[in-house]
Amino acid sequence: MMRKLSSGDRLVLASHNAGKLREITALLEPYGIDVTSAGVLGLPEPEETEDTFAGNARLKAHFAAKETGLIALSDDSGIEVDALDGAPGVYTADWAETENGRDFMQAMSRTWRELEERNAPEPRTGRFVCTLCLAWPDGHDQIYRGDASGRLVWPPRGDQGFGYDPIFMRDGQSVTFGEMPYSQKEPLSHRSAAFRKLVAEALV
Ligand SMILES: O=P(O)(O)OP(=O)(O)OP(=O)(O)OC[C@H]1O[C@@H](n2cnc3c(O)ncnc32)[C@H](O)[C@@H]1O
Ligand SMILES: [Mg+2]
Repeated sequence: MMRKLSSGDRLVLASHNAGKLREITALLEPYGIDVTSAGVLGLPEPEETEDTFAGNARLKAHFAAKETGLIALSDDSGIEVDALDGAPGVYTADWAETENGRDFMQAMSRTWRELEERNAPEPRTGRFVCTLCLAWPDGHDQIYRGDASGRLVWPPRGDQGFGYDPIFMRDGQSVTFGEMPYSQKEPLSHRSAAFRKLVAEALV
């Protein structure tokens, strides 16, 4: 049985990523949901121990729903590069980890270096993937997945967006997600593709 969110429901966003929070808040804006976040409520970040996007999305959403007693929405996402056999995939954030916190310039450089080492032919195709999990405090959940296919480019371009946006060019586009204002990225993104499915099933 699928459950629906209704206007006035209180929802906790189970993410500590400022870029995602900005994008998901904007997507939810028209629906009259009362949105708060894991950071605002002081929730710790659960360890992402699963090896699938859906597994980690479930883990993050259920953790926040149980801790708060609210409906929770999580986002587990990443970039899959074809010539790297889908890497970094679920490990996209891990590739950015350094002793001093996350460094996405380092993660993007590693990705490009590995493509060079393999002499991967152009275009260097791949996709952003987003899995949203909506979880209720009683343990029920619903999963929505979206993707956005494109190619990786070098050097990084643009200072908008977050994460890998400066090296990702969506199919049919001639600028990276990093060069687009959010209003231009939104209709093209993996996150909004997943969100459209959530809206169709759980919001209207
Ligand atoms: O787990 P939470 O707290 O939500 O935040 P996170 O940053 O750790 O998120 P993930 O575990 O899902 O890791 C996915 C990484 O993939 C990257 N990513 C996901 N969506 C992206 C987007 O729209 N643009 C650029 N990079 C993105 C981003 O850098 C994330 O850190
Ligand atoms: Mg994470």
